[in-house]
Amino acid sequence: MKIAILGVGNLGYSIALGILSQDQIEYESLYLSKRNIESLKSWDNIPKVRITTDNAKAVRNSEKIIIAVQPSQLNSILNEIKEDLNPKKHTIISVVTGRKIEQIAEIVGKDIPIIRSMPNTAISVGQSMTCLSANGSGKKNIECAKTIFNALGKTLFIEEELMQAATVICASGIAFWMRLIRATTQGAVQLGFDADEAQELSVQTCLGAASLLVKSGNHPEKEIDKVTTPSGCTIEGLNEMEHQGLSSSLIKGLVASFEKINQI
Ligand SMILES: NC(=O)C1=CN([C@@H]2O[C@H](COP(=O)(O)OP(=O)(O)OC[C@H]3O[C@@H](n4cnc5c(N)ncnc54)[C@H](OP(=O)(O)O)[C@@H]3O)[C@@H](O)[C@H]2O)C=CC1
Ligand SMILES: O=C(O)[C@@H]1CCC=N1
Repeated sequence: MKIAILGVGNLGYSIALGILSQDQIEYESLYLSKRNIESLKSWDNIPKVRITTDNAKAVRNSEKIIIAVQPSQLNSILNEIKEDLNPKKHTIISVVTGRKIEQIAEIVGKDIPIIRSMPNTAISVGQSMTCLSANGSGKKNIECAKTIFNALGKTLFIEEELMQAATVICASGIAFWMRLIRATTQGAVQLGFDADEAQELSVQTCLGAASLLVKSGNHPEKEIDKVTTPSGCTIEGLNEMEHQGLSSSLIKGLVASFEKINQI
């Protein structure tokens, strides 16, 4: 596979890190493109990696074109590369929030295979949850996207209408879970642990909770039932959190985030 990432910012960089640190994606070359390449200088000596400011050159030398720029930057980059795109050679994989496949096709043409994807920054450590959708010709090429993203976490193919919701749950979700981990860490410090210990306790417990669900397939409430001793401290804490609106505030936050995407 010849891969290009156009727009190596927070997410593009995470995708590149993920690709470079695994051995399941057999890439012949990895072009990394941004306007200011100073931050990528240290990657210049990595075998098969090419750093450039020339998006068209990256496209000409690649097959799978991952576009990871801000939504407001998308149209100009598509206009810059459209003459170099060939439907028999290229597949566009956009990670751009809130931009539909048909909006991309309007600029590059309907024949170009287009896959819209929504990974998260945990892709850098091979633990992304990535949702995928595609146009007609994109669906024929979907295996290439699955090869990339399955090597870097899990994938789910979804209807494009659900992509905004997937963005909130999976991509923004990393920030939401970080804040929950930070809050439990702060609680642990208040209860007597030093900051490093507090974070270790919080992170490992979070990982343990997620692993229980992954391994068992159980509903969270079933695992909660195993922890909440009658009249015990867990149910006391849990009920106080709910009295203070824990679930309600999380759901309201997700809905606010979802409503914002429609304005981007
Ligand atoms: N961050 C996240 O967790 C997630 C982000 N997304 C989506 O991914 C996209 C990127 O987000 P994020 O990485 O956070 O944004 P960043 O602003 O960090 O990255 C965008 C990058 O694009 C580069 N860029 C801008 N214009 C061009 C151009 N014409 N040619 C080449 N490179 C260009 C910029 O670098 P320079 O200025 O040097 O060119 C910048 O590094 C967005 O659409 C976002 O909504 C989706 C899921 C998760
Ligand atoms: O906050 C944002 O708009 C982008 C999309 C999901 C993660 N970051």
